[in-house]
Amino acid sequence: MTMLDEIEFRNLQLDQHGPLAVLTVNRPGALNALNADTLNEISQALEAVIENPEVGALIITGGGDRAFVAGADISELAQLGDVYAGRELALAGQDVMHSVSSLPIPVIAAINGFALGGGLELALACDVRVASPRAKLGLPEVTLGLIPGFGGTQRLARLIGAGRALDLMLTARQVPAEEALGMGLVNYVADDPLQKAREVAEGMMRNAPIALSLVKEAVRRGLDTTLEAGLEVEADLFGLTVATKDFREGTSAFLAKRRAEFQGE
Ligand SMILES: C/C=C/C(=O)SCCNC(=O)CCNC(=O)[C@H](O)C(C)(C)COP(=O)(O)OP(=O)(O)OC[C@H]1O[C@@H](n2cnc3c(N)ncnc32)[C@H](O)[C@@H]1OP(=O)(O)O
Repeated sequence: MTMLDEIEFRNLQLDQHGPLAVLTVNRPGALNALNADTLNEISQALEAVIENPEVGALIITGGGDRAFVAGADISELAQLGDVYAGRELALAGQDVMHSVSSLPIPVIAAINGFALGGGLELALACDVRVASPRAKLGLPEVTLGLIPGFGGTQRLARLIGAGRALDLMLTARQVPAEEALGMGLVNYVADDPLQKAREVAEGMMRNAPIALSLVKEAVRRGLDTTLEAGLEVEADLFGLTVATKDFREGTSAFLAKRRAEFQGE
């Protein structure tokens, strides 16, 4: 099995610290903007993470000290020539964000600065967001004559409600971290967002891995359907957890007043 640190990327760094993987989008000269190469590399990195059974959580962050990701690369966007090229670019970006959101392990965004446009869309595809106090978040695409295209119109409205999402998208304003916390756009504000993300990931990884992945699946599938159908999904996935060894271990450990040791089986 390849250690994640051994894979070479041009615009990313992928590190592994035991069960924790950290993906750093690393184009600080362009505030980590997502060009086509970087999107492709993120897909490759996610595949490597999925194929490594030792990895129990992923953190995504930005290189340098100014930005998480300042959006899709505007110099590449400016080259888009026709309707079809625009649609293809949006679909390609959406595909990457979908791969992030459907990873079977917890994914945490450590937002160390600007998270704008495609950068906020990347953070929205993560399960939990930790922001530095100086982070600025927004979807400013309308200032460029565009609309968000990597999932922002859909995921932002689902996360914070259509009214707040429309305010952010129509004004294009950059929301400071504390305000983002108040509207549920981020979960935590911390001076060292990477360190806080590590602590959150480590806490999550103490829980049963299959249950973590099924919680994600239940929420994701439930958001796309009616309450009735979502409850059915929940009952089915709850049923699956009862067939796991981790369920036996978790309940036995509770009753024996000891700490559970989950194997992910
Ligand atoms: C489907 C998805 C669509 C999208 O995501 S559309 C893009 C949405 N994002 C944006 O509109 C944000 C664009 N960036 C900015 O507005 C500004 O940057 C900031 C407010 C984030 C920071 O401003 P300041 O402190 O003055 O820095 P600076 O000189 O503008 O940026 C440093 C270097 O980074 C490059 N850069 C920043 N964002 C992008 C980007 N999104 N695409 C390509 N390059 C970017 C700049 O050009 C510059 O580079 P150089 O030093 O060579 O002049």
